[in-house]
Amino acid sequence: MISVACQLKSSSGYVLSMGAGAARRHADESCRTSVGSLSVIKRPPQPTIQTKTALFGDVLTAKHILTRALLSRRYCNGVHAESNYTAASGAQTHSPSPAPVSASAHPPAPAPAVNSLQSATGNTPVPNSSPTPADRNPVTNIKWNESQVSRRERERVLNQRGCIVWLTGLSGSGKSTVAYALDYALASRGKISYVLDGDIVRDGLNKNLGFSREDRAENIRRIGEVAKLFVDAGIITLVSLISPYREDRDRCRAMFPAGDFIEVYMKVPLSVCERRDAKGLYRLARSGQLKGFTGIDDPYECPLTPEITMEVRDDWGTAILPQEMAERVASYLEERGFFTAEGN
Ligand SMILES: Nc1ncnc2c1ncn2[C@@H]1O[C@H](COP(=O)(O)OS(=O)(=O)O)[C@@H](OP(=O)(O)O)[C@H]1O
Ligand SMILES: Nc1ncnc2c1ncn2[C@@H]1O[C@H](COP(=O)(O)OP(=O)(O)O)[C@@H](O)[C@H]1O
Repeated sequence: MISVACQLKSSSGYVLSMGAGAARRHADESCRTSVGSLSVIKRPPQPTIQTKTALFGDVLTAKHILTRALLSRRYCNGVHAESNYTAASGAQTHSPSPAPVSASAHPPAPAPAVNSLQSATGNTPVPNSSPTPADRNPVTNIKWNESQVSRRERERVLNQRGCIVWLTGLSGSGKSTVAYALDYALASRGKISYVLDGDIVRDGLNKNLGFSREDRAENIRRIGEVAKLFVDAGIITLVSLISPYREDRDRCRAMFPAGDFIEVYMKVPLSVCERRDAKGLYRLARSGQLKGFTGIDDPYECPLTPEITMEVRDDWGTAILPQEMAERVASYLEERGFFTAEGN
């Protein structure tokens, strides 16, 4: 694999000293070689994956490669002097014969606060929303490393805007069904989403949590934090959780810019959910074998001003299918510009 930093080490300003055309050709070659090593490109035809591959190909233009080269060069004075920045993986790899590194080498200088990819592309720089090194937590001494790829850059790659669709409602109200129908509807439009479902997350990340007030709050807090990372990655993140307490939901809402948190209230009467009883839990709760079940002997606080309210029947009394509910949310997202990188 050709490494951009290798080319730079041969003489300072090597790439810059080339004519623009030569530099572009040179970078294009690096790009092609590096991108060609990505296994995803070799996959058999899959419409969505192919679209994404093409997008990645577009994004890794010569300008971007050059920008990365410049950033790598910046680091050549410190501990990264012997590191090669591989354009395709973005990973740091060590060269076979590393240059001597000072024992007191410090981490590389912080990346510029304004995303350099955007500067290089001539677009208006957008501040990277990631915390800067100044955000070191004085208590835990944990410090964030700052990505050189901002949320905006990722959104350009995906041609969409990240956001969170938060489905809340009683057990059996259709949260998971609608979330997965929406996931499918979005994929059909070439948009990347991901479902964070209560049952699934509780089977892994949150398997140590039960259904006490505190555990539900912690469940929601963690999923909110995970969702925040997904949104930062540009993904349309679909959360399906009972999330029965307004305070917990609103705390998550407050973690996102206005407009990026879309609360969908599954306004399905308890009687309907209980009649569905897809998991048999209402029956257990009614018989007293399951304690603290939401809607039976545990509270559910409905949203006061949700962005979207889903009811089981429309104004004419016709039952609404989950796919129709999903389409309604998809239309909402499209109208608000989440299906393009630039938005409305
Ligand atoms: N006591 C009690 N109350 C409510 N729900 C219970 C309970 N015990 C188990 N389950 C099952 O757990 C699923 C809800 O998990 P959530 O993570 O969405 O709950 S919460 O948001 O933390 O309240 C929920 O899934 P859904 O039916 O999909 O909502 C139930 O299957
Ligand atoms: N719009 C709908 N109309 C009729 N039945 C539905 C609808 N949405 C979901 N269901 C059914 O209701 C049951 C519970 O749905 P589910 O998505 O598991 O709810 P939740 O995730 O809120 O617990 C399932 O059997 C599902 O097929």
